[in-house]
Amino acid sequence: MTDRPHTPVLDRVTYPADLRRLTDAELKQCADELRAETISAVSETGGHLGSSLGVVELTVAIHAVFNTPYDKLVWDVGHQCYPHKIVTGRRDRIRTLRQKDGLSGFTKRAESDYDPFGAAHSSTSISAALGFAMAREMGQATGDAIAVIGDGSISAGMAYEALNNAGHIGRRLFVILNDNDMSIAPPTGAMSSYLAGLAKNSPFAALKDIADGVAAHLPEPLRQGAERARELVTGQQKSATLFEHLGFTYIGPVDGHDMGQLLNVLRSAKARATGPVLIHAVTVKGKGYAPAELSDDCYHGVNKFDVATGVQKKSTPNAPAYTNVFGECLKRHAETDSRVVGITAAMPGGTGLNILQKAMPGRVFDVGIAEQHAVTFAAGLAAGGMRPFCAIYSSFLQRGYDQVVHDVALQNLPVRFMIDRAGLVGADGPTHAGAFDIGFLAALPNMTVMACADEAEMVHMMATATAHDSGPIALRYPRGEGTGVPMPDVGEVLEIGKGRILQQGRDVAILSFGAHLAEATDAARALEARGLSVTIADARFAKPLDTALVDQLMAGHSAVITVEQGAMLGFGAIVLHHLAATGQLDHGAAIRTLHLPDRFIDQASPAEMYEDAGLSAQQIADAALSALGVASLSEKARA
Ligand SMILES: Cc1ncc(C[n+]2csc(CCOP(=O)(O)OP(=O)(O)O)c2C)c(N)n1
Ligand SMILES: CC(=O)[C@@H](O)[C@H](O)COP(=O)(O)O
Ligand SMILES: [Mg+2]
Repeated sequence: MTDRPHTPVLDRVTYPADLRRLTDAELKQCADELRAETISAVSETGGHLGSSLGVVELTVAIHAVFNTPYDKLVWDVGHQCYPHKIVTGRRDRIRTLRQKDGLSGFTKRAESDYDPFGAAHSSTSISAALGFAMAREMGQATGDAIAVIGDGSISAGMAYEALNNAGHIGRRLFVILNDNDMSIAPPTGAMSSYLAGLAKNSPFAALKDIADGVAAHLPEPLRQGAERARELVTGQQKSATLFEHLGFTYIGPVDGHDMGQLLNVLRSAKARATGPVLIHAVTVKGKGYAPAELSDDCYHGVNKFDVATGVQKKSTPNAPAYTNVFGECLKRHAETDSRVVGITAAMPGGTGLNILQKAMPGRVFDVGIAEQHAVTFAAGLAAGGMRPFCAIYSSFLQRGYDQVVHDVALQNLPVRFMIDRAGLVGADGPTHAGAFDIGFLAALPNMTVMACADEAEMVHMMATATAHDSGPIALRYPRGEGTGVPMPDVGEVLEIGKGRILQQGRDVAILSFGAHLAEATDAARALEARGLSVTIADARFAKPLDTALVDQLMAGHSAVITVEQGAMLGFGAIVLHHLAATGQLDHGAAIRTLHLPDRFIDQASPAEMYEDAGLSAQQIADAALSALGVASLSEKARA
């Protein structure tokens, strides 16, 4: 527990209506206290601190000016919503953020009326806000719609689809561009440079005086914006911004930490807007907390930390993380093969591609938050003779699925998909769970799907993927550490579609696909303690399936249990299809498929989430006993 900050004004605020009763001076003080409260809370929970600190003034100003929750405030990604949660009735639970049974780390409709639209994947806010605006125009009882989107998130195609549509529709809508010149990593791309240019060409120093007093003097309609007001004063003509060409009124850039300026601009915009308005607020990621402002990642995502020093609490690793093993392997392959390149959609650190990026900057492409483009770009690279490794988290690859189907699989192009965060990820919860990739990839003709059981297997699978030029291949692996097995110096190219038996038994076989092999092995030990003889097998490939291995397990045991870290139409389903097609379901061994249940699982530790999913070692052993017709371990314990 940290010392709680002194927050006399914030203490008077439970809901936004309380903010609307404060004077402007009190709102400013409230923002300062809200920042301190956010730092204090996240120091106890960990989470997305830097982004939240950057929007403290925006949060207070928006809720003070607009009539939320009747007006709909849609945060893009939602990772910056902690101050918003504090002033929307959730301060008493803010120290449960991202924990089991606690507040979600993102906006979530089920949690509050003040979260009108859930998020966690980026670049959806303008589309959703436009939907609310049109619902209002079509007679529904809903007020203004306000989307707050970051400069990183506006790099995604979906944001442009929405701007294009909103500009065409021309109805009243507010988009606030929260431009802190940062994504998770420094932002890349031409749009980022464009926004930086807009900010640079209109420094606040020139704007501030105007904006502070601008509300009363702006010409009607407001379409000229503060930027246009500057032109009136200075006499300098500026060409229209991209946003104006798209049909928006552009206001800005404004200082996103100057409460007076924000209140003036929002009040003016609210009073006068008749069509879509984009307010360009320049902010600082990590604002007001020196350790965050000074760190390279602006404390985008932090562990628990000491408020006085900013030092984060990190546990000592027991084994190398899969992400790092991937990054190191890729670097080694790139050193000997000039065709090897890496592609990331704005996650160089998260995917481990920063390792190759540091060693050979020209061999890694950070394309911005643009998974769809990343996949088709990789397809083009493959068609052009390169060996592209497209490293995308499992849940974010969902956004590029048509590209995987249409651009990669259909053309049988050798793109190597490196699918990090496969399986349950913990604190980020269901939005980030890598649940579906086995099923959605294995459904595709030409696709090979591997999952590594440990970090040594990953080294072999990286060698296999590098050598595999005959079509697309995917390798899935979880968030976090490997198991601590000895690491081979050189990876062996595996035979495609061939699994392995780790231990031969007689009674029951556990056939694992991927990183749940450790739990499968623990389950085997529990079964052995009951006197059973257990086979442990690692499928290595979901597609092509090692059907000979499956047949052998079915023939030699009374029960076969499949285990995977994925949703129900995944590895187990593939095994069942094979068994059904070959008549092996008609008689013989019992079969049970253990997978994630058909529901979304709320955030907790990965172990708790897997327990919730019925995939703990004990639950696997219980399933095996039940398949054998023996009383389960938990039943025994209860008896
Ligand atoms: C589709 C998708 N891809 C990647 C991510 C991972 N991600 C979360 S926040 C973020 C950076 C967002 O940058 P920005 O919008 O500028 O917000 P900031 O953190 O700077 O406030 C990224 C890449 C995501 N949430 N969704
Ligand atoms: C908000 C978001 O999408 C990312 O910041 C994500 O939380 C990163 O997750 P990892 O910590 O697993 O890289
Ligand atoms: Mg940003």
